[in-house]
Amino acid sequence: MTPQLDFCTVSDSYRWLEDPDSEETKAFVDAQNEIAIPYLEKCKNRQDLQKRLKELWNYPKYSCPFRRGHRYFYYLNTGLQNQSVLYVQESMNAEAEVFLDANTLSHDGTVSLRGTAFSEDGRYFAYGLSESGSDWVKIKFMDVENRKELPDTLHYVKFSSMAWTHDNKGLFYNRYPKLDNKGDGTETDSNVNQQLYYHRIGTEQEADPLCMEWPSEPKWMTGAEVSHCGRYVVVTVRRGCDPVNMLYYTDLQGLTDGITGMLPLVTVVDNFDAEYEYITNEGTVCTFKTNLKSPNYKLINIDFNNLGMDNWVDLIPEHSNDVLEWATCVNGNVLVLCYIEDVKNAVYLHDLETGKQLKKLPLDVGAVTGYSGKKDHNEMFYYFTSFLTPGTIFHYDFSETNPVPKVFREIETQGFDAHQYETKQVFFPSKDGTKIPMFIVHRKGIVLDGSHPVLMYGYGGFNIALLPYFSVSRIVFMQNLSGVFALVNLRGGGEYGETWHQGGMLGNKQNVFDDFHAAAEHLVEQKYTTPSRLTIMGGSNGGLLVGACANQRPELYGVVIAQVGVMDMLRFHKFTIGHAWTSDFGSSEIEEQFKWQIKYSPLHNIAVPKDGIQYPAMLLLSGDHDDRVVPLHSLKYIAEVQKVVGKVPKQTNPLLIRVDTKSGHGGGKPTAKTIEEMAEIYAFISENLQLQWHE
Ligand SMILES: O=C([C@@H]1CC(F)(F)CN1C(=O)CCN1C(=O)c2ccccc2C1=O)N1CCCC1
Repeated sequence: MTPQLDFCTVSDSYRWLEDPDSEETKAFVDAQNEIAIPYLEKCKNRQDLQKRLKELWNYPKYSCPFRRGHRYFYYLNTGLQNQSVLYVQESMNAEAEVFLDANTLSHDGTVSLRGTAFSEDGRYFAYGLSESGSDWVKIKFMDVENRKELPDTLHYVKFSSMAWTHDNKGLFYNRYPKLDNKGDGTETDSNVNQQLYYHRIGTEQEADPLCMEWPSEPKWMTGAEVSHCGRYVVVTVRRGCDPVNMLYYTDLQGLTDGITGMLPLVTVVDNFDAEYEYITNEGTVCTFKTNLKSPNYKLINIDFNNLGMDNWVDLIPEHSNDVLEWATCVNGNVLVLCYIEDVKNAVYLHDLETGKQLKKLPLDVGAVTGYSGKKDHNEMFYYFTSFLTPGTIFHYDFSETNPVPKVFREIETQGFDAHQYETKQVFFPSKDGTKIPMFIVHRKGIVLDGSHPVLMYGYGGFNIALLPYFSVSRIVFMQNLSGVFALVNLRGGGEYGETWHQGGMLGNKQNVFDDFHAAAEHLVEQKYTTPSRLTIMGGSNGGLLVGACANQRPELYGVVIAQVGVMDMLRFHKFTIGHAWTSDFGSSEIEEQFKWQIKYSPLHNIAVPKDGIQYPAMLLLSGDHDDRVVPLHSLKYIAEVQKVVGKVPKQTNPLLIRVDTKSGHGGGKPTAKTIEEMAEIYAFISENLQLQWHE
C-alpha cells in the first residue's frame, strides 16, 4: 500500500478535460475552436501570409541519396506535396522511379512514413505508417525487386527498433500489449510494458517469438540493433528520456535453432550510469559512443571476449569543450565524427583502428542534418543547412585519389535573397551569470531603435540542441513582416553536453526560464525590440517553456505561441509516454520533486498580474491525435487562464486555443496542415502586434 502522499491540496478544477471522449470535453473543444478559427481567419495579413508561405514553401526538398543493396534511393518533395516521395535508381545516373509515394495512402496526406529499414541484401523494405500524426505505427513490407506489398503487417507498434538479421529472414521490432482502447492516438492510456519481438517474413504477427520483456519494470524500453558484421544483436534498455541505458548482446552464432524466443543475453552493462550507443565492431571489439565520466561524450572500445571495465579502451577521448553529437563508420575503417562547437557542427574523419584524426571537413556556420553512408560503402553524403541556406548536399568519394567534399545538390528556394540578411551569434549572461548563446537573424542594415518585432524561440530540455536550420516561416517573418528571429540555446538542451542538460532539468528547471527571460531582456537592452513587440514561441517541452514564462513575467512578452505544450507538471506522467519524461521533470509522487514542479507548472501558476499589467496575447495549438503530449495539457491550461485572467477587465489581449483534427505532435504533418498552422500563428502575431505587410 503506497502511503497517501499529501504534500498540499492542489486544485484541479478542469480534471474533467482529461477525458477526450466525454461529451463535455468535445463541447469544450468545439466551443474554443468556434472562437479561435474565425478569429484567426480575420487576423491581419492572414491571406497574404497563406499566399506567401505557399509560394516560398514551393521548392524541391531532396534528402541525401542512400544506397541499399546495389540501388540508390532518395526522398523528394517537389514543393507542396503533403508527404515526400521515396524514389529509386538502379544506379547513380539511372532514371529515378517512384518507389513509395505516401501521398497515395490517404486523400489528405495524413498518413506518413515513420521508420524504415531495408534488409541487408536490399531485397525487402520494411516501413512504418503513422495515421494523423499519432506515435502508433503499422509496419508493412515490400519486395523491392517487384515493388509488391507483402501481406505481413505488424500492429501495436510504437517507439520501435527495426533491425533485420543478416540472413534477410526477418527483423526485430517493438510493440505494446493490445489494450481495449481505440489505439488510434486519441487515447491517453499510459504506454507501459513495451516488448521486443522478432518477425519472420511470410508469417503471421501472432507467431512472432517474444524476445524480451521486463514485466517487473513497466517503464523500461528495449532497443535492438544487429551489428555491422551480422553476428551480434546489440540490446539497449532505457528507463526514460535521459541519456543512459543498460547494454547487453546476443551472439546469433550461438542460436543453433535460430530466433525462437527470449534472447539469451550477455550482460555488458546492467546499470543506468551512462549511455552506450553502438557505432561499429571489428570482430569481438565493439566501438560505442558513451558519456561515461565524459559529459561531452567519447568513443570507447569494448572487447566482447573481455568485458570487464578495466579492459575498456578510449578510442576517441572526450573533448573539453565540444560535444560529440554523432559518430558512424564508413569506407571500412574511417570514423565520421560530428561535433557541436559553440552551437555549430564540425565534421572530422578519424582512423577506426588508431583513432587518429585524418581530416576536418570544410563547413560553413550551420548544421549537418542528414547523412548517408554505411561501413561497407566507399562514399558518403551529408546535408548541410543554416538559417539562410535551405540545404546543400555534399558527396565524398573515398575511392578518389585525394577525395574532397563535392556539392552534389544545392537546395534552392525562389524569391528569397539570402545576401540581404545576416546571422550573428551572441552570448548573454543569465540570472546566475551563466553565458547563454543566442542566434539573431535579420535583414542587413536594421537600426537598433527598439522598433522591431522579434520572434524568440527556445526549447530547453531533454538534451536536445537547437542548431541553425532553414525555416520558411521565419524567412517570411523577416522578409514580409520586417521581423527579427532569435534562437536561444537554453540550458536543459544538449548544446554543451550533459552538463548543459543537467543545468536545466529536475531541480534546475527554473534556470531554463531564467535563461529565456534574460534573453528577452538582452534583446530589449540591445534595442532590437520592446516587450510589447516580443513574441515567444515554443513547442512540446518548449510549450511548457513559454507557458511558464508567460506566468512568471507577463509584462516581458507581447505574444505567446505555445504548440503542443506540457502544462500540467503534476500529472504528465500518467498519460501515454509521459512517464519517460520524469528523467527531465521529476515526478509529483516524490515530495522533493513535487516541490520543484509546483513552483513552475504552467497550470498551477496562473494569477492576475499586479497593477495595470495583463497577460500577453496567447495562442495555444494542439491536435486531437497528439499522443506524445496529449491535448488535455493545453485544454486545462487555457481553461484556467480564461477563468482566472480572461474575465478581468484589463485583460484585453486574446487567450485562445486551436485544436486541429487528424493532427498529432508534429511528426509527419502534411504540408497543407503545416502551411495552415504557420499562417494562423503569424497572422495571430501580426494582429496582436499590428504588423505591416511588405511584399
Ligand atoms: O517527446 C518528448 C520527449 C523529448 C525527447 F526526449 F526528445 C523525445 N521524447 C519522447 O518522449 C520520446 C518518446 N520515445 C521514446 O521513448 C522512444 C524509444 C525508442 C524509440 C523512439 C522513442 C520515442 O519517440 N517530450 C514531449 C514533451 C516533453 C518531452
